[in-house]
Amino acid sequence: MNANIAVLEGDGIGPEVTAQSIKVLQAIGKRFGHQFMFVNGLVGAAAIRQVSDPFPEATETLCRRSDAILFGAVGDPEFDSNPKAKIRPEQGLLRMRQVLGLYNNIRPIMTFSEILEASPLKRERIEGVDFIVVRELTGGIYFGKPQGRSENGELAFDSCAYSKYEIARSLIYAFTLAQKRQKRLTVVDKANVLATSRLWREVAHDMSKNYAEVELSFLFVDNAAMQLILNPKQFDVIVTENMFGDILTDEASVITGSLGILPSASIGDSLALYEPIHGSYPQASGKNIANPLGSILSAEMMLSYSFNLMKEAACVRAGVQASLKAGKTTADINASKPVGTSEVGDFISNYILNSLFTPGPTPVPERVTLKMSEPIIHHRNPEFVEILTRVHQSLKYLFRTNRPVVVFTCSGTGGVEATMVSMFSYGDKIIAVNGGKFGERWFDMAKKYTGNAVEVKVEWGKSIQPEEMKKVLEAHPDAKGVYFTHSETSTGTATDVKAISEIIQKHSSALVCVDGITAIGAHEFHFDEWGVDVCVTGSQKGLMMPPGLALVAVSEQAEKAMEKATLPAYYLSLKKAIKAQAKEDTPFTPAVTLIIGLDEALQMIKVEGIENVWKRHQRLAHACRTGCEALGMKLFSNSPSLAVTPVWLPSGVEWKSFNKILKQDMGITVAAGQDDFLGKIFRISHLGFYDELDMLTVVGALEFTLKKINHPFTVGSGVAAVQKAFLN
Ligand SMILES: NC(=O)C1=CN([C@@H]2O[C@H](COP(=O)(O)OP(=O)(O)OC[C@H]3O[C@@H](n4cnc5c(N)ncnc54)[C@H](O)[C@@H]3O)[C@@H](O)[C@H]2O)C=CC1
Ligand SMILES: CC(C)CC(=O)C(=O)O
Repeated sequence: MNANIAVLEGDGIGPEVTAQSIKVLQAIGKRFGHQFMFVNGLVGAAAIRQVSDPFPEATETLCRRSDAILFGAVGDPEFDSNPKAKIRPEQGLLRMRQVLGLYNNIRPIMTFSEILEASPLKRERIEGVDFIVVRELTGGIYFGKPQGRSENGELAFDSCAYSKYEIARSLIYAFTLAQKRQKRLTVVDKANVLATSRLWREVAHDMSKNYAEVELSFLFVDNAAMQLILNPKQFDVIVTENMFGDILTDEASVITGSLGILPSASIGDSLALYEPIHGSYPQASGKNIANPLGSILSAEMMLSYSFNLMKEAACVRAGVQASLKAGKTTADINASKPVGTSEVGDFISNYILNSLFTPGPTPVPERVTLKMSEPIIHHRNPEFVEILTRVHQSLKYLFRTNRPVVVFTCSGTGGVEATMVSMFSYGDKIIAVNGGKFGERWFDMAKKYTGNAVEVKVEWGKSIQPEEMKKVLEAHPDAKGVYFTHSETSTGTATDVKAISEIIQKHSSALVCVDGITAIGAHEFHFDEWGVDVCVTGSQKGLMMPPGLALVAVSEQAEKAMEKATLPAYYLSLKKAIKAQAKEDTPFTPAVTLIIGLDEALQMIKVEGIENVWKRHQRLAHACRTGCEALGMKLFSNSPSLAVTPVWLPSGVEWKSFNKILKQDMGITVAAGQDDFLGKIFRISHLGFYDELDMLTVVGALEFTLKKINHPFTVGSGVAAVQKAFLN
C-alpha cells in the first residue's frame, strides 16, 4: 500500500523518539512492500519559534491531506517557567485535537512479560494486565469556557462542560470495544461531586440497553486511582473524561514499567493521530536516553487502526518484545545496562528486516507470502488443478527437462528418501559420495534401506573429481545407483555434476542420483542433457519458499528401475506420484498453500529467466567471496558453491559473540559451521531471493561486527570490494 504520513515531532524528546518510529515504519515498508511517505509539519514550541503559532495552518492542511499523523510531544521549559506566556506549545496540541476532531484517545495498558521487574509493583499483581482506556479528548475542563482570571487577578477559573453528544460518542466507542474484548466496561467519574460526571452516568445507563452483553460498572476516580494499583487485572475497558483519562494513564504506566512505553491513538470520524502518552521530557532532550517504545508502539497502532495492516503491526510488536527480551532497552527499564534511544530503534528495525543469510530457509519474497495468505482452496477444485498444472510445467523449465517433476509434501530429505525406496531393492549396491553433512545422510539412508552402501569419503571443502569417481565405479561394477550432492550446504562446495554424470554413464549402468537441494536455481543444471536419472530439490532453497515441498525430477531409466524395485514405499512412492502427476494430481493431500506460493515463485524465476538467475547467483557469490577476502577472511572451500559461501572466522574471533552482534545489532542471521567446523567457520547464503544490495548489506554488517569486537581491519575495505566486484 501507499500511505502519506504527517510527522509532527514537536519538542524535547519528540524528534528523537519519532525518528525511531519512522525507522521502524520504513523497515515495515521494506519488508512488506509498502510505500510510506513522511512529510514533516511544525507544532509546539518549535512552531512558535519559527512562525509564532503552535499549530500553524500549514500543519493543519498537512494533517488533513495525510492518511495518518505521527505525533511526538510538545512542551518546553521556556514556556513552563513563564506562566505569563500568552502563546504556549500545549495550546497547539489542544487546538489540533479540537480542529481535527480527534475526540477519542485510545490508550492500551498492557504489561510485557519480559520487563515485569521494571515495575515497582508485585509480579503477581501485574502479570497479564491488559486493558484499554478510552479517554475523551476534546471536551471537559481542557476546553470548557469560561476559563481565565478575574480582572483583579485574585481568582482563576476553569470550566468543565460535557454535552450528551460528546459523552455518547466516546461511550459508543468504548461499548463497541468492550463487545470485542472481555465485555467489561468501567465508567470512571466523580458523580458524587460533579454534574458532568452524573451526565456521563446517565448516558452510559441509557446506552447500556443496546449493549446487553457488556457488563457495565461505575467507579469514582479516586477509587479508580487506587484500584489501578491494587488490582489492575480487574479492568477490561475503561472510559472516562479528558482530565481523568490523562492522569489515570500516567499512573497506569507504573504497572507497565515506564511512562516511556505507553502508546496511544487519537481518533475521530476521519483522521487519526498516533502519539506516545508521555510529554516532551525536556531533561532528556538530545541525550539519546528517552525510551522510544511509546512512539514505536503508537506506530504499531497506526498500522492496525489506520491501515488495517495486522501482520505488519504484529511484526512491530514482536520486534518490541524481542528488544525487551534481549535487554535492548533504555535506562527507565534497564538502569544497569541501558542502550540509547536510537539503538532501540535500530534493534527493532533490524529485527523487522530480519535478514536471513542462511542457505535454507532463505528469504521469501513478499508477493509469494501474500499469495500464500489468500483464502485456502480445495485441492480438487479446478482453480487448484490449474495451479498444479502450471507448477508441473514450470518445474520442467526449472530442471531443464521434458520428463515429469513430482511434488512431494516433505523436506528435501524426504524427496531423496522417495527416490531410494522407489528405485531400489534390498541388497542393491548404492555408492554415496560423502563430502559433508548431506553426503553423510545419503550414505546412512542407503545403508538402512538396501543394506549395501559404499561410502566415498571426500575431504570437507573439496569435491569429488571425475577420475576418482571412475576408480570407484571400476571397483564396484555392480553398483545400481550413485548418490552425490551438487552443492553441499555444510561445506559450501560444488560438484561438477555434468562431468560426474558423464563418467557414471560411461563406466556403469548405475542410476545418476543428484541431490540438487541447494543447487537448483543457483547452479546451471540440465537434467535431460546431462543424463541425470533423479534430481531432488527443496522449496526453502533456491525456490524462495518456506520449507515443506520436495521436487523430484525422474528420468525414463529411473521409471524403469521402479518396475523392478521391491523396497516398501507408500507415502513416498515415486511411482504413485508420477502416475498422479500425469493426471495433474497428487496421490495424497498436497500442501495446497505451499504449492500456490511455489507457483508464484516459479513465475518470478521464469520472468527473470533461468539463465539470468544462474548468472545472478554467480555474480553475488563472487562479490560475497571478494568482500570477505578483503576483510582478511579466508574462504573454506576450494570448489565454491554459488549458493553459500563458507568463511573461516578470523583467528581470535569467538563465534558466539560475533554471531550475537551480527544477529542482535544488525539483524543478520548467517549459518554456523557444522560438526568439527562449529565455531571455526560460518556460512553466508546468497541462494534465492538476493540481490547486489544484500551482498553490500551482509559485508557491511560483517565490518560493523568486526569493528565492535575490535578486530583489526581496514574499515570500508569489504564493502568497497563488493562494490568493485559489481561495478567492474
Ligand atoms: N502529549 C504531550 O505532548 C504532552 C506534553 N507535556 C509537556 O511535556 C513537558 C514535560 O512535562 P512532564 O510533566 O515532565 O511530563 P513528561 O511525560 O514529559 O515526563 C514525566 C517523566 O516521565 C518519564 N518519561 C517521560 N517520557 C519518557 C520516555 N520517553 N522515556 C523515559 N522516561 C520518560 C521521565 O521520568 C519524566 O521525568 C511539559 O512542557 C508538558 O506540558 C506533558 C504531557 C503530555
Ligand atoms: C500538554 C497537554 C495538552 C498534555 C495532555 O493532556 C495530553 O497529552 O494528553
